[in-house]
Amino acid sequence: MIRERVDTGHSQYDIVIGTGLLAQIGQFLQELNVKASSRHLIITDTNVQAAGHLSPVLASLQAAGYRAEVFVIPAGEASKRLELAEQAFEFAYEAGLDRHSVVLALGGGVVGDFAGFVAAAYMRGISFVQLPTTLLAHDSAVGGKVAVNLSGAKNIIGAFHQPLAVIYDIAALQTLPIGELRSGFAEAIKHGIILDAELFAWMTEQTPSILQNDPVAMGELLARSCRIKAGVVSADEQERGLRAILNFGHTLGHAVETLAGSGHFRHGEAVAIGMVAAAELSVNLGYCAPTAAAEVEAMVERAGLPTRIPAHINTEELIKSMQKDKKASGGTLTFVLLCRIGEVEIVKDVPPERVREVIASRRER
Ligand SMILES: NC(=O)c1ccc[n+]([C@@H]2O[C@H](COP(=O)([O-])OP(=O)(O)OC[C@H]3O[C@@H](n4cnc5c(N)ncnc54)[C@H](O)[C@@H]3O)[C@@H](O)[C@H]2O)c1
Ligand SMILES: O=C(O)C(=O)C[C@@H](O)[C@H](O)[C@H](O)COP(=O)(O)O
Ligand SMILES: [Zn+2]
Repeated sequence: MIRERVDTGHSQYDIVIGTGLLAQIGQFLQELNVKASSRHLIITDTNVQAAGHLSPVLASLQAAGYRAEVFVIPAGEASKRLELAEQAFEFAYEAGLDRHSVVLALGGGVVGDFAGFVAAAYMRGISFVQLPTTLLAHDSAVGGKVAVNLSGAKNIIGAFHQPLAVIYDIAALQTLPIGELRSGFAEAIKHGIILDAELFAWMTEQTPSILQNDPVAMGELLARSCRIKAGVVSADEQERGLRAILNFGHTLGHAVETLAGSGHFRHGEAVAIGMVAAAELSVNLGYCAPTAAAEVEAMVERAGLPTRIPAHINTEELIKSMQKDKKASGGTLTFVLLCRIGEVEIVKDVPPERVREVIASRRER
């Protein structure tokens, strides 16, 4: 079992990574002093339930004397919306959840963001525990960004609400489809690019083992990638400065994800396109050598992720969407640019013309 600590100053918690942990959730809750006298709520999605990951959690809670209700959301990004959150609030209230209740987010980033948002708002905030079941969720489960979407924009309605713990059962990843594995790999690649050239080199070598879902490679990948995320969040919980580097690839990535249309790109796929474009922009603006951008593109291709922007997405719509990004102010464009593998810089006021050039160059051929 591996433990990493997040310490933001006012919030401290552990990320526990191991095998078979979903069957031990009851004991973890006891260690966290979660009260058995209150009712608790598991939020999961239809695929995670069908893959068999809910049953061990329920059995473990029951064995430890906990009573939990289950709220199942449809799998997919479309579930990150306010109307569904309202249904979850009603469900929680009817089930009698109180301020000592805990929400258990069992699933990938969609469940984590949604359930965390429900926990952040219910009775002005109750505790929640992240039980990640995707590779991508090494990123989403750590750091307390919880949110739902507006129809045309990602994560606009949300909060910073740190979990009580992140309990990561590597065995749960065994049922993950390859496309989801690749998508999650994109965020790990991002962590290497922004802060850890050695991790990036290791991922380059280990790509086949990672894509074969080898538990040893996966354990190391999760531990190293979570350590990077935990370090950044501990230093700057509310994105006053440094934390924005975690958004590398997301300025264009979020715009592409939203404008491509529902279900077209997974989050990590859109981020992959965004990372390659941000690297090209960095070369054009003189921030890095062409070899560094070529390394980013080669890694993204090795992971089997997309690198190009589909023809049906309009350039001006992309620019408009990026001007309303959470990192932007006053309608200007902010990008996280590459200096070299392992080092990035947050750059404000990037001229839209230079971004249009890169969009044109990164179009699907
Ligand atoms: N809060 C953050 O800091 C943060 C960071 C990165 C991404 N995100 C968000 O995370 C979301 C993407 O997360 P994701 O890629 O995990 O998506 P997801 O939660 O939709 O999971 C991907 C798919 O895999 C299925 N699934 C999950 N676990 C499974 C398992 N073990 N076996 C089989 N199927 C399983 C899900 O039902 C879904 O169909 C996006 O909404 C993104 O914006 C948030
Ligand atoms: O934790 C962060 O900070 C991140 O930026 C991680 C991103 O991978 C993630 O997609 C996050 O949800 C994006 O945040 P947003 O504030 O741009 O919505
Ligand atoms: Zn992301």
